[in-house]
Amino acid sequence: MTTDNAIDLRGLRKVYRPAGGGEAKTALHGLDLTIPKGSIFGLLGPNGAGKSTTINILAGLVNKTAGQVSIWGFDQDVNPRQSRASIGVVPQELNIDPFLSPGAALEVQAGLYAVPKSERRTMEILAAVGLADKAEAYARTLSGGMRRRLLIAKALVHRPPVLILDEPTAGVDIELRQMLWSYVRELNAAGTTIILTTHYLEEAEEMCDRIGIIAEGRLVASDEKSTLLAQMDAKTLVITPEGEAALPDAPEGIKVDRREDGALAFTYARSKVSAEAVLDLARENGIRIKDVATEEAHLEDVFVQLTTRS
Ligand SMILES: Nc1ncnc2c1ncn2[C@@H]1O[C@H](COP(=O)(O)OP(=O)(O)OP(=O)(O)O)[C@@H](O)[C@H]1O
Repeated sequence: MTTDNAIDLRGLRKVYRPAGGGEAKTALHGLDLTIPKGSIFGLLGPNGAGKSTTINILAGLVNKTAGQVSIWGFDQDVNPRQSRASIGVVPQELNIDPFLSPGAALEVQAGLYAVPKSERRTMEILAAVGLADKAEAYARTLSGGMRRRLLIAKALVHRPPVLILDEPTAGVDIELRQMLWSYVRELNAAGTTIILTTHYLEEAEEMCDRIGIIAEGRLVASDEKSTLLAQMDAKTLVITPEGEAALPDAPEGIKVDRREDGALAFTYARSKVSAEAVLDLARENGIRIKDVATEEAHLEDVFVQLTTRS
């Protein structure tokens, strides 16, 4: 089957039903999501939005309640083996087997994916993640950063065309982060589609070419980064005027509202309008500035905005 999408999710639903018969929890409400081949896709969302659920369904660790999951053109229900073989997942937790050296861990993983001995490339992968000299090391001697790299190596043994990294830089120092990202970029340049979840907007901004936002189990946005960031860079400059001030006619690109306390709120796109232009507008309209404050848009605000709009 050929398709331009690495991932295709249609009407994906997940309802968690506690074993004891407690209240059922709907984590995904019919999610539709496509991720084009070759992209570095950032899956963002507030806590509890459903990111882990989505990734765990892709990884085959959680069973969906309803919907279609297609990975690299393979329907998870029709071709479970091929769809699983098309994806590698780097989990959030730094769990590694304490009794296996990195080399042995990769061999075991290759065995799990039925990679024939002649096609294994344990040393090549270890070298790629900077662990060549640790191939025979005791697992317990590996630092946190080395463990993270070992987990990436494990996710790559079966050469999956899609690699998912779940919160890869949580608790990771800057140096490792840089190394991780440059390696992820290399993989992507060599053709691997990358999907990552992160809580850090700056990280998504730096790394991803496309971004999907999930809120409360629904996709509220999925677009090219540049398109989304244009919405995300709304900034508000709040001017408290000296005495009474009329609401000025705002030029295109600036929106003016009067707050309850009499302050004037100028909302604009930071990438297009300068704060200077906003202050000029106030002065031109004879507004004498008693106090001024700025309010940045947070990803959280964008979620709210997008959720209420949809
Ligand atoms: N095993 C489970 N049983 C019951 N409810 C669950 C289970 N796993 C997740 N949930 C619930 O499903 C919803 C989505 O959770 P999920 O972990 O997918 O969100 P998330 O976006 O990954 O959040 P975070 O950023 O905190 O990891 C949450 O309300 C969560 O409490």
